[in-house]
Amino acid sequence: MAPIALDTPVIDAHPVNKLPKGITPYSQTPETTADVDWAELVNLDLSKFDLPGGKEALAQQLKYAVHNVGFFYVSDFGISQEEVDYQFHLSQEFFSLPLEEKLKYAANHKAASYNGYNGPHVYEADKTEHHPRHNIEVYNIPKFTPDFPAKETHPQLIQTNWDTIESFAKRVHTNVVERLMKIFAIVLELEDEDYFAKKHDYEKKGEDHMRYMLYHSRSDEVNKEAKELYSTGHTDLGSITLLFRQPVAGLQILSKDGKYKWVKAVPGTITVNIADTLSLLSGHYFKSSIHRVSVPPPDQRHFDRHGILFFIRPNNDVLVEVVKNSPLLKREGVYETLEEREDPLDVATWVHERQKHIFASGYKIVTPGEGQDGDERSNLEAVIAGVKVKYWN
Ligand SMILES: O=C(O)CCC(=O)C(=O)O
Ligand SMILES: [Fe+2]
Repeated sequence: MAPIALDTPVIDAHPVNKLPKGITPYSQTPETTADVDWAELVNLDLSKFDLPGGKEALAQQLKYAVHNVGFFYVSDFGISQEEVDYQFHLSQEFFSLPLEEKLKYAANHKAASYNGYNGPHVYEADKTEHHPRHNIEVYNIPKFTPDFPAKETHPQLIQTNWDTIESFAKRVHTNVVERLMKIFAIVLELEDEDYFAKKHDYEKKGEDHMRYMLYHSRSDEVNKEAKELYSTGHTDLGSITLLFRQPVAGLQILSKDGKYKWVKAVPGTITVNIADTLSLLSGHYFKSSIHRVSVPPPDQRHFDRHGILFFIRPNNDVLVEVVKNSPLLKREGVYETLEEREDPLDVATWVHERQKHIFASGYKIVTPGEGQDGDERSNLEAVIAGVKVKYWN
């Protein structure tokens, strides 16, 4: 057993409310006191979902945000803060492993795979330019299904805590992803409330992943050189992204007036954003929001910034095609604006091609271009598998 795992206790599967005593608790950083422009986002209380009329009320509440904003919060999703903090603890432990140990689990970028460890040295080994502004480390864990490499292929720390991570990831799927998928179908007034949920069947093969993510604090000099950004403006490629957050501010959303607003990490919530594939399935009615990560405000920029993220995608065999027979999309005239694709595109191909493009243009994407905040990076526009993709400052 690797030394790091010795002080990381094994905990039971389904550990609701019985996490082990004596673990180093994950300590939250203090909130920023900086006067930043926060975005106002709706919060869906998911405990209302099963009440009579509950999911319909939630759909009503979400209607404006899915079309106009693309970001919202969910709360009361049946996973305790203690469990979330334990995931932050594991993330912290993982990134403190020696670099040689982490590199043993490096993602296979050549196969356009993003599962496993990603960090500056992985890109360097990949012969992509390495630069001190690159301060992000990531460990991506795919779905806990037989389609993906078994527990034994992960570092000892992850193996030791496998059941807990699996239980956490699966409950995020059942309690949050499945409910949101039903709410999206209700928003579109679909006859089949399970239309999107069926396309996100946990047991079927799909490229969803859970991510431990760490942004290392950087020097003022490097921050300046990177135009005060940790990542540039982009949309995510999947269906939705779920972000369990700590209070180190950084995430920003491009609002309609062309200015970025900060997205607060509200205690007890998950921040959710809609991504490209769900937008495509809705004929662009659902907004894939443009967002980026800024260097934190002055009182927080010396902290490392951790996140636990879930990148949700439809199953690999799902076709990237617009949902038919939505009364809402009909009323809104969405069907009239659509251009028919000649060849069908499945999610597996779309995700693979898009991921390949991201690896191939890596440093161009993360390096701010000329122009104002929120300007389109026209030199980075691409058509991937017949779909237009863009990046922003
Ligand atoms: O770290 C964050 O707050 C957002 C990360 C993000 O946008 C991404 O990884 O796609
Ligand atoms: Fe993102």
